[in-house]
Parts: sequence; C-alpha cells; structure tokens
Amino acid sequence: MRASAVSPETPPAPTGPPLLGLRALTKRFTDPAGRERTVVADFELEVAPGEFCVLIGPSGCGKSTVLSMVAGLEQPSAGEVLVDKVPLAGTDPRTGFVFQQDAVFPWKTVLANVAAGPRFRGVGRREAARQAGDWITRVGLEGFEQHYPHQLSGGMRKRVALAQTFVNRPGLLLMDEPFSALDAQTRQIMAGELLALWESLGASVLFVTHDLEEAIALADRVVVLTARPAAVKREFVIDLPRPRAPREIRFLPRFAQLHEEIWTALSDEVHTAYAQATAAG
Ligand SMILES: Nc1ncnc2c1ncn2[C@@H]1O[C@H](COP(=O)(O)OP(=O)(O)OP(=O)(O)O)[C@@H](O)[C@H]1O
Repeated sequence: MRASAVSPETPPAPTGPPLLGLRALTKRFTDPAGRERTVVADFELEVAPGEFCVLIGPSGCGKSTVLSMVAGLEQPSAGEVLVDKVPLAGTDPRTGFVFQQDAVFPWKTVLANVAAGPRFRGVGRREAARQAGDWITRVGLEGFEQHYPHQLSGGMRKRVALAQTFVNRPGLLLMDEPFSALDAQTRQIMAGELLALWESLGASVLFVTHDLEEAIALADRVVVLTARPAAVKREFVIDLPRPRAPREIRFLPRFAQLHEEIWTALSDEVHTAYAQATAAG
C-alpha cells in the first residue's frame, strides 16, 4: 500500500477549539506629542480550549488593544500570543471576530453577507449558499435572506454578524463589546442567543466588555483588568450552572454575590481610570 503523503513531521491538522496563551504581552504607542505610552503591560492569560473568558476593565484601559493583538491585527511591542502553543504570526484562519461596529457589507443581501466567508475560502456558490441558509435559520432570520442590512433592526444586523462569523466555524472567537450599540433588552436576548450558539458549536472565546452583568452572565471566568496600562488584576471563576439564560440568571443569589465580589476589585480601577482621564483632559 502507498505510504501516506503526510510525513511523520507534519503536525496534525488542528481540531477543536485551541488553547490560547498570552505571555508578557506588551504594547506601547507614541502619542501625538511624541511621548511613548504603555497601554498593555506584561499581560499574562491562558484561555482553555472551549472556555468562555471575559475581560472586563475600565474605559480606555487597553482591552481592545489586547484583543487586536490576539487577532493578529496589531503587533505586540513585546511578549507573544500562543495559539495551541504556537506563536501567532499574522491572523489565524481559525479565528472569528465580532466587533462593536457591524461588519456587514451594506450592498450585499443577508444571504450574500453570510455566504461571503465560505466563498472567500473557496467553497462553491451553491454550497456556500446552503451553509449560509443554515446559519441564517439558526440565528432566527429565516425569510430575511434577500433583505439588505439597512432594512434590518440593530439586533437583526447583529444576528447577521453572528451568522457571518459562526458559518466559518471558528475555533477561537474574539468579541469586542459586540452588543454595546443595542438597547438593554435586545442585548440580553442576543447574549442568550450567543450562549446557545457557543454551547452548540464549542469555541474558545475571549470577550471584552465593560458591563459587569453581561460578563457574569456569559463567562466561565471573568478577568478584571487594571486601569491603563492593562494587566490582569484578578480572576473569578463563574460557577453558575449551564446552559444559562442570561435574563434569568441575574436573579440567582450567587449572581449577586459574584457581582459584589467582582465590583469590589473593579471599582478601584474604574476610579483610577477616571482620574487618568481627568488629568489628561
Ligand atoms: N493606534 C493607536 N495609537 C495610539 N494610541 C492608541 C492606539 N490605539 C489605542 N490607543 C490608546 O490606547 C489606550 C487604550 O485603548 P483601547 O481602545 O485598547 O482601550 P479600551 O479599554 O478598549 O477602551 P474602551 O473601553 O473605551 O473601548 C487609549 O488611551 C487609546 O487612546
């Protein structure tokens, strides 16, 4: 029989959600006055395969900068990002993103928007449309395939963004305040829908927010960051049962307890960040 084309040295194709490691991750920027400012300092974090990890920190502390480095969109000044123990170089095809701003193409229909990822990866038109149709149904947008983004509500556009990301079956999902532009009720509904999708698909998640209730409702672990420069201050394991309904879980006594514990750690940093902003202004 013919020997396999894969040599023993060839690493096996990655399967399942990856282990994410951030090692002494540091980012410095030069401000308009030419001064160098450290925005992220010696950031250390490990996200287990399939874990839902939420970063919370005060406004302007450097959360988005951490996520941009994990996405491979921003180069670290020092330290490294490891995906399954391999240093990240550029963007990783296993990574999916959902950001605050809608990333939908306004000139494409819902179907074409969701099919864009598979098409880009070389999937044939018919198969891409089938996969897209499947995810459009899963996010509750059946019947809206031929609509354009401007014909949808903010929550519906967010569902398109989720379908657009999940259709690529990302092993690592990076989310930067994805629901912050939505009203409070839609936000809770979307959080529940995100959890259901994640629970059915499995992915390692790094989710950034400054909303503590959202953080606790979603996470396996909440990581509190310091005011700028961002570093890990404390971590809290969220031992609430799954599957979770974010709208209902808030009424559990354990939720209130966790909220108080985490807020105690977070509030000092919020005050420091406020003082920084006032001094800068
Ligand atoms: N490309 C850049 N050049 C210079 N400074 C930058 C750049 N990107 C971010 N910064 C600065 O880094 C700091 C952290 O920004 P970042 O967006 O990471 O914070 P954040 O915690 O995500 O904020 P928010 O919660 O308000 O979204 C800010 O002071 C910002 O002005």
